[in-house]
Order: sequence, then C-alpha cells, then structure tokens
Amino acid sequence: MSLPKINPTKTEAWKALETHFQEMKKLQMQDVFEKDANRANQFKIKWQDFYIDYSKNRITDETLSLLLKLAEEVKLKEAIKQQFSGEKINETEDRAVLHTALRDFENLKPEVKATLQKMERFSEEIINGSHKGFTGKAITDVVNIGIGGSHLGPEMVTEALQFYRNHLKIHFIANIDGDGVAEILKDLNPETTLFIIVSKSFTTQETNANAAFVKDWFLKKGSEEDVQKHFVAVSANVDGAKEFGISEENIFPMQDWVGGRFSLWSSVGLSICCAIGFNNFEAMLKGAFEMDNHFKKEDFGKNIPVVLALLSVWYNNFFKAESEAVVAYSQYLYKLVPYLQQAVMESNGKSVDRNGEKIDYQTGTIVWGNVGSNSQHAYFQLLHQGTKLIPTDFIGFSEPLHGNTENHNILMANFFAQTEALWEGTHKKNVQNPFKFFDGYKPTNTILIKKMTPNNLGSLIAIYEHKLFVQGIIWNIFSYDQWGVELGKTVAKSTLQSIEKKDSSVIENLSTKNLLNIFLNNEH
Ligand SMILES: O=P(O)(O)OC[C@H]1O[C@H](O)[C@H](O)[C@@H](O)[C@@H]1O
Repeated sequence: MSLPKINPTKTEAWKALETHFQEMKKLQMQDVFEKDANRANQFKIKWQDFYIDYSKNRITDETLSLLLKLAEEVKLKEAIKQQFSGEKINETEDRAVLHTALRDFENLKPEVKATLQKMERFSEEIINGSHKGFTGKAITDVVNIGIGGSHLGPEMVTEALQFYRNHLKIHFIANIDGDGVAEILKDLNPETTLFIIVSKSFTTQETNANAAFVKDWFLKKGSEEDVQKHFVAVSANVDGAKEFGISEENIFPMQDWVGGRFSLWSSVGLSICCAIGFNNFEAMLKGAFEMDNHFKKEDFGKNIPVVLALLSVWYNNFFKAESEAVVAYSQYLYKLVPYLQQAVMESNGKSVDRNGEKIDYQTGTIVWGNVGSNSQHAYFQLLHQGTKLIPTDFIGFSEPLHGNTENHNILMANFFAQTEALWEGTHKKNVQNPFKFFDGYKPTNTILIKKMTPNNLGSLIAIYEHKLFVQGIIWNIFSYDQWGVELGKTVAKSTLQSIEKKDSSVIENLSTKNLLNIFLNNEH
C-alpha cells in the first residue's frame, strides 16, 4: 500500500484554518496569559525528562483542534503505521524507511543485533587498547571520513555527549577541501590512528577522494598489510569497501532502508561508540526508541513531534513564516543546527507532491540558529525587532553536568527571559521611544529537558525526526528521497574533467566558462 496522496489545501480542515487565520492575524494576544490563567498549563506536554511549553504561540484551542483535524484528514495515523511497519514509503527510491528499526528493542532484527554486537566488540577493543596499531601501540585518535549523513549525526552526537567521552580523540574529515584535511592530518600519528570510512553508497566523490588521500598518507609509514589495522569501513556497499582495500571483517554493514540523514543509529554511529562507549550509545538508542513509542501511541494532541509539526505548519503555511530557528542553551549542542539542516531541509525541500504534481503551497522549512546565549549577542536583534516572523525552539537543560550552578543559573535566566521578552515585548512598559519599542508576540516553543544524557539526546533527535516526517505527510511530499542533490554532482563531475584537461570548451554556461578560464589561467 502506498502513502495517502492528499492535497492538504483541499481538505476541510485547511479551508477552516484559512478562515480561522483571518481572525487570528488581527489579534495581538500578549495578554492572553492574564485572560486565561490556565494557558501555560493547557499548552504543554510533559513526557519523561521533557517539558514542552508551547503556550507562547499564536494559537487558541480552536487553532489546535483544526490543526489536529488536518492531521486526521491527511491520514497521519495510517502513514505512521506504514512507516513503522516497513512499507516502502520512500516510493521514488522503492525503499522502506526503517531507521526506527535500528532502535526497536522490543523486536531487534537479527542483522541489526549482529551489527550492534560487532560495533560493541570493536569499539571496546579500541577503547581498552587491546586493538594495536602496526607498531604495537594502542589507538589514540579516531577519524571519521564521511560527509552528509555519514558525518553530521556522528559529529553532533560526539560533541553533544562530550561529558561521557573517554580518552580517545575523535576527528571528522568531511569536506573535500584539502587544506581542511591537511589541518587534521598534521597532528596525527599513523601508528596510533584509526580511520573509519563512512559512506552508505561508497560512491560519494568527496569521501572516496579523501579516503584515498588519507590511505596514501598512511602508506608513507605503514604497509598495505598494516592498512587492516587502521582502516575500517561502514557501508551498505560492501563490494565498494572491499575494492578500496578493506577486508570483509573490517566492514560494518548498513541496510538500504536506513536513509543517510537518519543513519547515526546504525553502524554509521561507530565513531560515537568509540567516543562514548557502547553502553552510552545503546542508551541513546533507547531514548530514541522511547520517543518512537510516544510518537506511535500518544494521542496527537499530546504527541510532542505531532504538536511541534502542526505548529510549524501553522506558521509556514498560514503566517507565511520564511524560516524557523532552533536555539539550544547548551554549548554541547553547538552542532545541532547543521545536523537538523540536513535532516529537515534535505527531507522536506520538495516542490512536487506525492502525485508528481507541482505544488502551489509552501513546504520545507528553513532551519537555522546557534547556541544560546551567544545568539542573543548576534542575531536576536532581528528576532525581537526585525520585520520577519521567526518561530523559534528554545532547548535548555535544568541541570548542568559539571555542577557550575552559578553559570547555569545565568544561562537559564537568559533562556527563560528571552522567550518572555519575545512574547511580551514592551507593551506593559509604557515605552514611548519607537526605537526602544518591542512588538512582542513572537512565537516560541520551550523544550526543557532535565539533563543532557545519552538517553535524553536520543529522544530529542527522534522528536525532530518524527516532526519532519509529520510535516512531509501533511505537505503530501516524499520526505525520504533527495534527488535535488544529484544535478550538482553530475555537473561537478564534468567540470572536474574540464579542469583536469584545462579545457573549458564544453562548459555551456557563459558565466561558469568565464570563471573557469580565470581559475585555469590564474588571471586575478
Ligand atoms: O553516505 P554516503 O553514501 O557517502 O552519502 C553521503 C551524503 O551524500 C548524498 O549526496 C546525500 O545528499 C546525503 O543524504 C548523504 O548523506
């Protein structure tokens, strides 16, 4: 059975939302908390270590019930069932979408279990030093060579869980920029470094070129035989990895039903296992699994990913918000936004619906942001007084990990103060100076989490994974393909040929041809 193919704008709920929006856009609701003392309590979801307050949004009871009706009309419930049951909902690639199966501890597939065991064994040997390099020394540095989903997830998680890290130093080579590669290699000793080549396809130009370069660098000290002690691969393309010279026992398989941007739960997470140990990795998977169950079972009105997705649709499609920000008040989460950008924008950056028809409504949200409180001193001016409406997620933790309560109190004071200032503005403050006046009424969600733990991080990531899925269902698009990245790859291949041949004659676009000539002749 294929996914429902319902144009959201043709539903009853959408039409009702349009009418409702005309009323809502006239309102200024800053004083809504005075009028309804129960509002903060009503628009919240408590779940395990999470407290989600979405009361500072431009919504009423009616908004929410119409959005929930929309979810019903586009058959979200059925779509969720289809995804979890392994139907091939990635129809344009004819694949199932089962990253949730990687953490389904009630029913782990034998191949998933086997890979987890292999990851556990291997990472333990690296961590405890029993795996020796070619001169008999233990490994001190682990380098993940991969890009996109084979980089952003592992990097985000290893940074986020820094508190749980062991002695190993973890590095990431993603960019094909040789300067970047050189900067990483210059501090590394081939005798004590493990390279993990991560590529689902093993055909990604940047990863293959970087892996080949690094192997040559290694071979200046070690022999071909030594490669087996220092290079392992993670891939769904086992033959490709073997061709590169990795022996079968050093290949960690992954399945084609795991999309790149959802793959950190798979063997792609090997660098995470090395960084924090298998038990912590497993705890993260369990946190995601718990969120999967919440998403599958909870009523939509109390369902965190569903409510967050519906609010986002409300702003994106009715208020025509151009983007949304994510600001985590935690230095640990400084790589969260780049990770989310791939997850959200590669998934939902589509303009053709599931019927193959061009879409005439807005899809894919633009996600941006950085950590707080830094962001307050950079772009918050625009959130407060700019002309654009930018709904923002604020993510914070109640407990610090290192016990520095004084700093944490300041951090959290800023965290709470900003959502209040964004909502309240200066209306109650009798400000006459127009430059110092704040409109307020800027929507935010507050995601307050007890503590940064592997478990809670797993749940947090899963919230955003499911949120984007819900939005894809509402927008009637296929969230799990990424054809939009292909054209650029093809053009880059032919451009590289022109560069290598020093001949721009086959380049058609005149701007590109001109630029290439300047580059080839070093004319500036
Ligand atoms: O893991 P790989 O096959 O090397 O793919 C790496 C990345 O490149 C592709 O171009 C896709 O846009 C990403 O979704 C993917 O994560």
